[in-house]
Parts: sequence; C-alpha cells; structure tokens
Amino acid sequence: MSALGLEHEGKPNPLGSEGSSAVHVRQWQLEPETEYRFELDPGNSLAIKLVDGQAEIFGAELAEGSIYVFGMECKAAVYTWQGCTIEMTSTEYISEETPMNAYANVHLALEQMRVRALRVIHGSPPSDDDEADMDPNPEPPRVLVLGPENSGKTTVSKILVNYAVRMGQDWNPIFANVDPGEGGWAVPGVISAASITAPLQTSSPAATLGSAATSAPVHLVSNELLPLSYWYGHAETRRNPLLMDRLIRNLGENIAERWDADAECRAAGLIVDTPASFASSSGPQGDHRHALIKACVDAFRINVILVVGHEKLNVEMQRAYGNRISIVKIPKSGGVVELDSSYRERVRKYQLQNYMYGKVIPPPPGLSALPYLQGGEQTSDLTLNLAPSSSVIMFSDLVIYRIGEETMAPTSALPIGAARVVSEMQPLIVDPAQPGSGLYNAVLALLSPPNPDESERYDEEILDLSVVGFLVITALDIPNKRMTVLAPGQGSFAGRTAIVGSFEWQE
Ligand SMILES: Nc1ncnc2c1ncn2[C@@H]1O[C@H](COP(=O)(O)OP(=O)(O)OP(=O)(O)O)[C@@H](O)[C@H]1O
Repeated sequence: MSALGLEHEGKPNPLGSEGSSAVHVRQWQLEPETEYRFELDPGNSLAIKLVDGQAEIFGAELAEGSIYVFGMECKAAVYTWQGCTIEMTSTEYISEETPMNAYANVHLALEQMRVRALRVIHGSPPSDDDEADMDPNPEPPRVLVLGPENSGKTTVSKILVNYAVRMGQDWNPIFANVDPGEGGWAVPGVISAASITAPLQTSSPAATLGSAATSAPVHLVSNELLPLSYWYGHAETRRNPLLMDRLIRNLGENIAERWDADAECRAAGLIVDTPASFASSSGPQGDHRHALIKACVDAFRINVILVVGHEKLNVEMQRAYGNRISIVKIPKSGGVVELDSSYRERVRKYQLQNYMYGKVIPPPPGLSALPYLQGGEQTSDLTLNLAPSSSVIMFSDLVIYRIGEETMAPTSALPIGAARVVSEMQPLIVDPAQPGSGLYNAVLALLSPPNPDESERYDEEILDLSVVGFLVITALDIPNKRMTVLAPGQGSFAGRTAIVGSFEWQE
C-alpha cells in the first residue's frame, strides 16, 4: 500500500514510482524553501498527501497524513519552509525560486505592528529594546495590496492573513476583497469583508477564499466566517466607479464599527485585496482608479500599501501617499499563472454553481473509497451541502432594482425634446413584465431589510444595504405575472428587495 493509502489488486504500489493503471502515485522530497506548483486542466483533479515534514498552501498548513483534493482548474503551490515529503497523483514542477522570504519579512513587520498595538490596548509597558515601541499610539497594520493583473495579489493577501491567524495569538484580522470580478466567499459581483480566525484554504477557484457560513452547512470548520457583502453587480470596476466608491466606503464604515466594539480585532489589522484595474494606468481605467485607491485608503484607514512587482505603480504610490503611508514593493512569484478572460468566465460559473449547490470535487481515479479533504473540510460533510430550492413567486413578491444608467429608456421612448438624465447611482425599479427586462437567467442580490424607522429612510438607501443572499431567475411567466427563482435554502421572498447587475447564470 502506498503512503496515499492506495492499494492495487492486492499488490503494493511502490513509493516513488507509478502505480497501477488506475492511479499514478508519486512521492516527492521537497527541499527547504521550495514549492511544488500545479495547474489543473478542466475536469482533472489532484490528490496530495503530506507524508512527513511541514508544508503549506498559500499560508494554510497541511495536516500530516490527510489527503487533500484539488479541482476545477485549481492552480496553486505546496510550499515548505523546513522540507517535506509529499505524495501525489500526478506531478507538475518544483521551484526553488520563490518570493516567500520577502513575504515572510512583510509578515514579521506586520506582526510587530499588531503586537505593539495590542500592548497599548492592554496597557502593557513597551519593551526596552524596541525603539518603535516608544510610539505612544502604535497603529495595527491596515494593508492595501495593489498590483497588475496576474501578479498574485490574492495569493499574497491570503498568505499574510493565514500567517497572522497561525501565530497562536488568537488574531482575527479582517480580510476585505474589493475585487468584484472575483467571487471571494460568495458570488462574483460583490465586495466583502470577514474577520478570519482559521487559515483560508485553497482547493478550487470556485472558493478562492475558502467556504463561508452563508453558503455552507453549519458544521464546517471555516464556518465562523460571516462575510459582510455589498452588491456591485459587475465584474469591471470602470462600469460604475461611483457605485464602487460608495460601496467601499460602506464596507469601511462597517469595519470601523466592528473595530470600535472589538479592540482586539482592531489590533489584528486588515488586509485588502484589490482588482487589477487599480494598478493599470493605461486606457479608460486611469481616470477612476486613483479615486478608488483613495476610497480604500480613506475607508480602511490604510497605513501600509504593498505593491506586487510593479515599479511604476510603486513610484506613483510613493508620490501620492509616501509621506503618510509605508509603501513596500514586493516581488511577484514566478508561480503565478496568467489567467485569461475565458478562464475567468469559467471560474465565475464555478463560483455560482458552488454557491447554489456546493461542489464536491471527484477525487482522482482510485481514491474514491478513501476519506479526503477538500478546502480543509471532510468531503462527507460537503456532500450535505446546499440543496437549492426552486420556487415560483409572484412578480409583486419581490421588488427588483437596477442601479444607474443602463436602465434608461431609449431616447426614442421619451417625449420629443426631453432629455433623460439618470445618475449612475439612481436605483430604478425593473418591471419583470416588460419584455427585455434582462431578468431571465440574471443573478440578483437579495438585500437586508431597510431601516424599520420610516423617518430614517432616504432615496438611495438600497445602495447602502448589505447582501443576505443571491438568487437566479430561471423562468418568467409574463401572462400570469410569475417567475421561478433558484436560491440556496428555503425562504420567503415576499416584501423583499433585490438588485440585478450584469451577471447571468445557467446550469
Ligand atoms: N506560487 C504559485 N504557484 C502556483 N500557482 C500560483 C502561485 N501563486 C499564485 N498562483 C495561482 O495563480 C493564479 C493567479 O494568482 P492570484 O489570483 O493571486 O493573482 P491576482 O493578481 O490576485 O489576480 P487578478 O489578476 O485576478 O487580480 C491563481 O490561480 C493562483 O492560485
């Protein structure tokens, strides 16, 4: 039997050599400070087991002896500080050149900031040997991670947050994802934040940041994650920068409230992962990206900007913020994979599929009988995942809005001479009975209830309401004024409000 636990026709499967025709098992020794990189093709899965030593995936440690399964075109790396032996069902390549030392140094600097901030909160005396400790108001790290497309921003953010939670200090840093093109914990189109208490696992791009409570059964390890999300509704930040700006500020206000109530969470700091559009100065992005970077700097009270492998952006940030914020340039990993737009499209589909149904990755052939972990969870738990319910509701049950100009009636529909100006921020009601409403197969975000106190209501209130879930309209019956909606779990939609964006999903 191999260390992966595989047996073939009663014959031993020698370690380090190919197994039977059913499964290829290889064992690899990883030298200290090297990483094993893999990229999966569609439909393929990979199993990895840590035989001995220490290993981690983007900062989340592997438990010795457990089998981890990866799929859905996952691209990742198993890194080892001390060296290890791993066993896997296929091989890619091992790299000795990684930027992990640079990332670890950043982590140590952030950790010192946390420790100093906590010391003040606890009223402990500063340590004599630490000059920076003399600062009477040390601030915890609030980090904005910037970089161009495929520079590894999400990966660096994950590594830093995972290292923080692994320090044994009970840190619960906040991870904020302001890239609406990436699903984060839910579906693409949101920006969100969560306080992290256990390492974020990597197993498939359908759940880049691990599972969240909103889309998972109650007993999952990572279930404490209760992300706060706002619905932007599009993948591209340039589509409605004003709305992005407002949502970023909403997220920031919520986090500040949390920090006011929880000083230890405040001391653990924050890491903000950003979209690549914040870094690209060419094209139509240029105009709004500075405004959005500034929105993040203000909203999250950023005091460290990490620029991943981009000299020009580094200089730009030094000029704009160097007098009050530490700007640190860090190298890009050679392992980061260039993701093209069709891959990103597929990943968005996986994410929606994952949100609705959960997804158990089929293990490589020959492994199906063994218990294995997917994203740190037992797959036997994951199979209990969501059973979405399809329900038929009246048009009048759900009030649906779309934000901004794209809902403008064509000019030909307006009285002669009339010019309609609709602000980018204006919520406009969408009538499902109108042909061309754009609701068929559309993804909608269901909003939290508005303020119960009518006197506190205001016109654009729905822009400031957080998201409680998502649904997809799968059929519209205009003559009978009914529609079919698919959503995870049961629940009534009567009297609820939802916003539609530009995402569609079809099974
Ligand atoms: N060292 C590595 N080895 C193998 N794959 C890696 C490595 N680092 C990152 N990746 C993979 O490369 C891909 C791109 O990385 P990541 O998402 O971190 O980049 P990004 O800059 O955040 O992307 P975006 O352009 O979407 O903003 C991901 O699939 C990630 O898992």
